[in-house]
Amino acid sequence: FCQSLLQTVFPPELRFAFVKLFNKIFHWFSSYYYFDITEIDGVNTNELYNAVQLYLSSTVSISGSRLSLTRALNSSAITFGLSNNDCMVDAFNGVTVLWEHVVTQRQSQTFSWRPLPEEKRGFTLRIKKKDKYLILNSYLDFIMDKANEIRRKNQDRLLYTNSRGGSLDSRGHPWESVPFKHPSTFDTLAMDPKVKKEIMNDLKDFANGQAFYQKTGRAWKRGYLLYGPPGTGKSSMIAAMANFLGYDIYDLELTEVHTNSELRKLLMKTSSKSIIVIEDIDCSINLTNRKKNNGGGGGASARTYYDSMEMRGGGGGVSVPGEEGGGGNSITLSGLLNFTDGLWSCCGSERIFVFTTNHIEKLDPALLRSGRMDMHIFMSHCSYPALKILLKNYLGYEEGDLDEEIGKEFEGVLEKAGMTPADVSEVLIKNRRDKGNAVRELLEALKARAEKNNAGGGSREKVNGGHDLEEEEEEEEQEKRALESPKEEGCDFVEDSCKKGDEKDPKEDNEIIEK
Ligand SMILES: Nc1ncnc2c1ncn2[C@@H]1O[C@H](COP(=O)(O)OP(=O)(O)OP(=O)(O)O)[C@@H](O)[C@H]1O
Ligand SMILES: [Mg+2]
Repeated sequence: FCQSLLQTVFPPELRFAFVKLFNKIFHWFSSYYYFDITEIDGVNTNELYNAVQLYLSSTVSISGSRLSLTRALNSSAITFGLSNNDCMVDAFNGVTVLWEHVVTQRQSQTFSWRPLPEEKRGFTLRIKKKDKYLILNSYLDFIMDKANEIRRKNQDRLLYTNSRGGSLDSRGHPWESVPFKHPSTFDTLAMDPKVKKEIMNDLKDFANGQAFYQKTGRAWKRGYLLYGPPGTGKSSMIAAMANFLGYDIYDLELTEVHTNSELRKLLMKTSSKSIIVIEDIDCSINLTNRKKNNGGGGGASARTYYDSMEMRGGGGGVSVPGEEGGGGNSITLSGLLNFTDGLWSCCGSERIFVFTTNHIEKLDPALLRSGRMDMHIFMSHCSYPALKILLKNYLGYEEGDLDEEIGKEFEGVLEKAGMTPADVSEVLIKNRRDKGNAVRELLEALKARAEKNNAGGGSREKVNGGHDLEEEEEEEEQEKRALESPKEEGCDFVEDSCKKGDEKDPKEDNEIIEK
């Protein structure tokens, strides 16, 4: 109405001046401040607009009767927000504010590099003048935090990879991401329930431990080392951890990282509330050159670790030229340890490092020292408690459903068979339409495997603990080396200090060692 009145009463050249004056007078007498948060700021998307939208969607005191419902791409939840030109009241620290969602038609398409939407959308925040200094900054910070939290809850996890090597995307990010849809959870994970519970509690304590880490002066991070034979659920465990905590996963491909400083950059670009994973750490980089340095002697590894620190020039993180010749991979163990442990590892917070390996005995002791990897978790061959979980998940067997006799048979044969949960689930999937048959077939398969292990005596697989025979290890090692790009002789600091004699006792079941 005001606009049409203005149009009829004033000539166009006076109209603008009058509106300006009117606004000035209005604001002079008004007891409120108004803040406009537009959807698009110039040509950039305004992050605050999206945050406010999400934040308001979580607030229940909606005064308007019409809400707009949205479901973002890859999101698993529906959010609601203010409809066009609707208002709502919110309170923060005892101060009441009013939000209005303002939608107007864009007058004419001005020139821009990318097409702008037809509508101009924005939120207007109204705060009493006397309250402005009380809350404005803290309120906006609160909204940003809350929005991030909601986004994380609504959206499926993200899985990041650095498979592109050192190259950056258009926004300068070294990580590529895809929605992380792995369905593995702690419920579906077959392992000793006691150990499982312990890990879950540990994760929960970690996630809720901000005050504790602050109080004790520790960086808010935790390291887990998962070890065990292939197919025992190490990767599934990582997915379960991410799903349990709602964290994103950064799957770090060490072979794609060329220098320590590149590794540091990758770390700096990870967000908090994330799990940083290095799979098969024993097959990565320098550790594969270990065999060539056999003469070094057992006690040398610690020294060589510090040697490598010196080589780096006191924390510069620059790889030594010519170290690996030909511009190959020149990450050093110290670079990796700095990554998990050093000052840079706390450039974000609430982060979990997970390393996996099939051969813990091949790892450098520097990696295993206390305080580095807080928990060592052994993923074992399928035990009876683990089998019960698989039977429940795949066939719907509840506790007590399984015939007692058959249960005992399973218990007797499982240990000797040394089958992995992956092997067991394979048999169960194949026969999942016929429960009885599935159990029978599994029992037969287990018996056959146990017999084979018995008859073989020195067969390729040892039953307990999953340590393969040396030839197999050697073979595997060769294979892994072949997969790597051909390299010159590498850093000499990583020694085969874990001699065969030092091998850990093979354990029968999942085991946890807290450091
Ligand atoms: N403990 C387990 N509980 C449930 N499923 C399992 C378990 N272990 C293995 N599986 C099944 O076997 C498959 C392979 O497991 P997974 O990839 O987690 O093994 P892994 O230990 O990471 O093996 P690798 O050392 O070869 O990487 C998974 O798809 C999963 O369904
Ligand atoms: Mg794996």
